[in-house]
Amino acid sequence: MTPISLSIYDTTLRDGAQREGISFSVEDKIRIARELDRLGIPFIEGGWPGANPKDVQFFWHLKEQPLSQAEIVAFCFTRRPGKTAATDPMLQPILAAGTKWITIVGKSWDLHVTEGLQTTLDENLAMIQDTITYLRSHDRQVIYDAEHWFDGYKHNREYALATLKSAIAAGAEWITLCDTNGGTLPHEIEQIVRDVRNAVGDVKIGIHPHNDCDLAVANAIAAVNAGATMVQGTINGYGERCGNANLCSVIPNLQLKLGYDCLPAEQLATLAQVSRIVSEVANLAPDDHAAFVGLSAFAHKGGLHVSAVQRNPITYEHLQPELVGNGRRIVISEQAGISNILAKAKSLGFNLDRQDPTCREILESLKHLEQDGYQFEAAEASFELLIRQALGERNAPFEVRGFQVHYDMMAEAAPTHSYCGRARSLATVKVAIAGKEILEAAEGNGPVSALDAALRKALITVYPEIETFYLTDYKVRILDGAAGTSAKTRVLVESSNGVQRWATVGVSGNILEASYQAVVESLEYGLLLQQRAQSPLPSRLLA
Ligand SMILES: CC(=O)SCCNC(=O)CCNC(=O)[C@H](O)C(C)(C)COP(=O)(O)OP(=O)(O)OC[C@H]1O[C@@H](n2cnc3c(N)ncnc32)[C@H](O)[C@@H]1OP(=O)(O)O
Ligand SMILES: CC(=O)C(=O)O
Repeated sequence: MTPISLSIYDTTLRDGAQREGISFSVEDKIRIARELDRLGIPFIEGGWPGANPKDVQFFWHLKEQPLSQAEIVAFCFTRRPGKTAATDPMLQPILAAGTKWITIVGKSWDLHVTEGLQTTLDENLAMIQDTITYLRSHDRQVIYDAEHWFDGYKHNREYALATLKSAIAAGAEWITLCDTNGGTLPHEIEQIVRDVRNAVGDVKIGIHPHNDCDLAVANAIAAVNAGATMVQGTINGYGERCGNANLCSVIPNLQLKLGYDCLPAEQLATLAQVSRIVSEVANLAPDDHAAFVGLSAFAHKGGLHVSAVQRNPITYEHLQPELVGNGRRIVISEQAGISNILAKAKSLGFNLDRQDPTCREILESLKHLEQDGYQFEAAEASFELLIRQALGERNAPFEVRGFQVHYDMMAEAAPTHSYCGRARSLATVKVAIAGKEILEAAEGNGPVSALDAALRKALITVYPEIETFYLTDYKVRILDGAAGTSAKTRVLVESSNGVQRWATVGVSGNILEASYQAVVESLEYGLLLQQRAQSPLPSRLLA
């Protein structure tokens, strides 16, 4: 049987942009539109031309340089009460955007008509019909978004259906039922979509669920079960309030679990990448625990899980991660067993034998270090150095023979007569490279930056590649806050060389010492990556 095709409609650039904290530039919108186009999304709602200058520019740009396969859709509400569509200035930029498809949102709930629009129920029907008829007369294809459909239907079924019939009579090609307030439950969605299908006959139905009850994905699926063939949602579920239906979950559920056809399989295999790009462009931290596409979606931490997954992945995985562009990860922590160590070592290029006592030694030292406050889950570079140490494969490129840090804090008068601190730090380090000692000093805004600068200065003449290393994140966590200022501190440092990223960890009762450990390991690991790029295989070669 040929699978039923569903039309996926992405509204990341419109409803997604209504999420608090998101502000896309025109360039951001273009970048996301092109990613969605490559992903194979057939409808991309680009925004509301005329509502703001950015959206006008965005549509203008895409008119000049169109997408390769997706339809870009302009969004707008119905004409204002008491006007005609032809004379409502709001519709002119919509036509000027030059899209083949336009989505018009209109009122379904009588309360919104009388209280929100402050007009009559008949005038709202006329607004819907007139707006769509006008756009059709300009050769546009129309998707009608029935705002507050489910609430409207529950309050006044007859009127709600009359709004849909106006849209259909005017020539709307799709009727999208919106759960605008996100309060409807899946069994209600399913029932109401079936009712609508019976009431309006052979028109294509879409669903636009919001996530206020954390049910938007379930509601999208319920609507499809009842016959909807378009799903509107956003990448990562971004959207007004609690968001929209997350397409990164909707699509794999519909396609891989229920057998619908949403995207070509090769494009579905880029979904995780698109999710990460969109979060990057939105400047929001990716949700590592997101279903299907999150970094942890196929991460295995418990020793029992890892042991079983190594034997057969389906023991702890509901689907093959690669189908959605994700990958299996083995997490290293105190919850680990030998299987975690073997799997991790293998991914680093070391083929260890389960019976090798070194494996048990690595596991024991891991558990002791975690007991002391280290955490290797997010500091895989430090864990690799630990494995190398245990295997006698850690050839440290330098040795720190000592360091000192001076910290000066001077109060100075600010123009406002309040006082602000002016702090500078000076660090000196002594390192040895191949037996030769180097002494260097550097200043920094704080003690850690001074130490980092002094270390780099000492190493750079021998290892010029250090110039390309930079810190991308520096996180400090107090482990036993009750101990006050003597508390133990964990420092996590993330670094990059512009191509790769790595993370290292340090723990100490002294924040400077913890930072020192993490920074030194970070430099050592960066140099190791460089060396590996030149000669990729470790000396204990993979069999
Ligand atoms: C459910 C949804 O998410 S729909 C999309 C919502 N998205 C947005 O609102 C983001 C973009 N919006 C905007 O930039 C602005 O709100 C604009 C340009 C659309 C309108 O701005 P303004 O003219 O200043 O009006 P305002 O933002 O206060 O909106 C209320 C007006 O819209 C009217 N309105 C609301 N819904 C509709 C509708 N479906 N059809 C016609 N008019 C409507 C209201 O009656 C009110 O009109 P009035 O000012 O004549 O009383
Ligand atoms: C159209 C829309 O965004 C809504 O009703 O939620």
